[in-house]
Amino acid sequence: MNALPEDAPRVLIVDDEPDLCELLAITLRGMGLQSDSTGTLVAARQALTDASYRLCLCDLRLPDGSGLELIEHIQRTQPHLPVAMITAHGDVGAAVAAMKAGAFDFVNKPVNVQGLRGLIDQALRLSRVRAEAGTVPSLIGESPAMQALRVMVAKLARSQAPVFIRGESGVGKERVARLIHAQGARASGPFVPVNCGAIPEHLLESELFGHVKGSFTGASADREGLFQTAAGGTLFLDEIGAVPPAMQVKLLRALQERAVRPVGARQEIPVDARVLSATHEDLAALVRDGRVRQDFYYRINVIEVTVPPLRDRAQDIPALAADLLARMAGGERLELTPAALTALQGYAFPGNVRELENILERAAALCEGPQIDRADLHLPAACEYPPQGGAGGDDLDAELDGVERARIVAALEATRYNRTAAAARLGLTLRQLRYRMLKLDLN
Ligand SMILES: Nc1ncnc2c1ncn2[C@@H]1O[C@H](COP(=O)(O)OP(=O)(O)OP(=O)(O)O)[C@@H](O)[C@H]1O
Repeated sequence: MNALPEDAPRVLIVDDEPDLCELLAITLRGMGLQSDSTGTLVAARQALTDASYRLCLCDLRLPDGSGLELIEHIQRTQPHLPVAMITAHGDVGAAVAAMKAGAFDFVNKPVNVQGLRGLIDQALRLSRVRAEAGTVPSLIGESPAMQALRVMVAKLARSQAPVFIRGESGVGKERVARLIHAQGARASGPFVPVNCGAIPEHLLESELFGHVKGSFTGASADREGLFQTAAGGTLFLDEIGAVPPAMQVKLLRALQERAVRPVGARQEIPVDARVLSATHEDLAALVRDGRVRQDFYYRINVIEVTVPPLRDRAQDIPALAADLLARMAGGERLELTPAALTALQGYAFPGNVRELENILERAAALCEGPQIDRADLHLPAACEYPPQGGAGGDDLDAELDGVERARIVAALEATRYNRTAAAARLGLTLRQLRYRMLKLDLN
């Protein structure tokens, strides 16, 4: 066998079964990668300080402890090093625990060489993709919640774990999913969004897994499913709560085995797609109601991300509006008057960013000239908290009172009038909130 170049990427194998280590080393070598094998946690920690690795493959059970400890150690000391956990076949709990601890992915034992190759490819691609990031659509907004979300997205992009994205309608869940895809190792593969609620129940299985010719009336040719379309990329299952329980069992199996069986086919075919899911519904409540199976919930919800409603981050509205207007104006300059902006910041946005987009689109079509004024917005009165006592923009005090009032009312509504919680949201003490409410005559 030819010697590998000295700068060939190096992989650390941590497993106490010599046969498995050898199989892994041979597979890696076949891919042009060097490897070192260690059998204990202590030896693995030492190896990590002695050499520089691009990937670590680690068994869950080691003679001197759990592989989860090594994942945590790597998270602390080398957060960019991907770790894949080797777990016993069918041990869902171990795979989930590993990914929650920060593992990039997991490998089922006995190790399937083809699957292992796919995983190694993904891990090595990660560092390359990160260098090319920048052209990716971003998440606009500088509120603390958006800043935290961006950090979370970057972290999740480094992993292959299933992520569940929750948030009201139109908050940007799909945009978050696209970003996780675009910043990760699968960026050059497809991103396939599927609205599970829009596909009739009896067609869902064939849409997702494909079918073979003649498997049901109308199946006139073999057809691949969306899992296969998403191969090498990401499958985004939106409105996951709409998947019927019988189908949840099949999806669960597909996630665990990384294989699907097309309708009417005898055999499963391996698929390599990362699955992200979302819903605007309360998934935990759906589990309580029996609409979502506990085991399915547990598997897709390995990591949960929440996108907060727009009314809780009114400070993002100016930047979002500017970005949306720039996108829709097509070169023309369009801007909001201060009064229009104040009105938007006081509006409750039940339809979130999508509603902001619609409001601005309509206003852009209706306004005359380059400025959108408050009247052009046609905000539904029920959700608006207009500035009191001033003709928007002329009187600074009145305008500022209007902004303050709108923020306080929105925080109170969002917390069901719990003043302590509303004060916390606004970064005020309860006393400060009471004082301001009194001043604004909000009791
Ligand atoms: N932070 C953001 N920055 C820029 N644009 C955003 C942001 N959040 C959402 N958008 C835009 O708002 C619109 C709605 O977002 P998206 O479709 O991601 O929402 P969603 O939560 O998936 O909606 P639904 O619940 O209806 O599926 C899209 O056009 C998206 O690009």
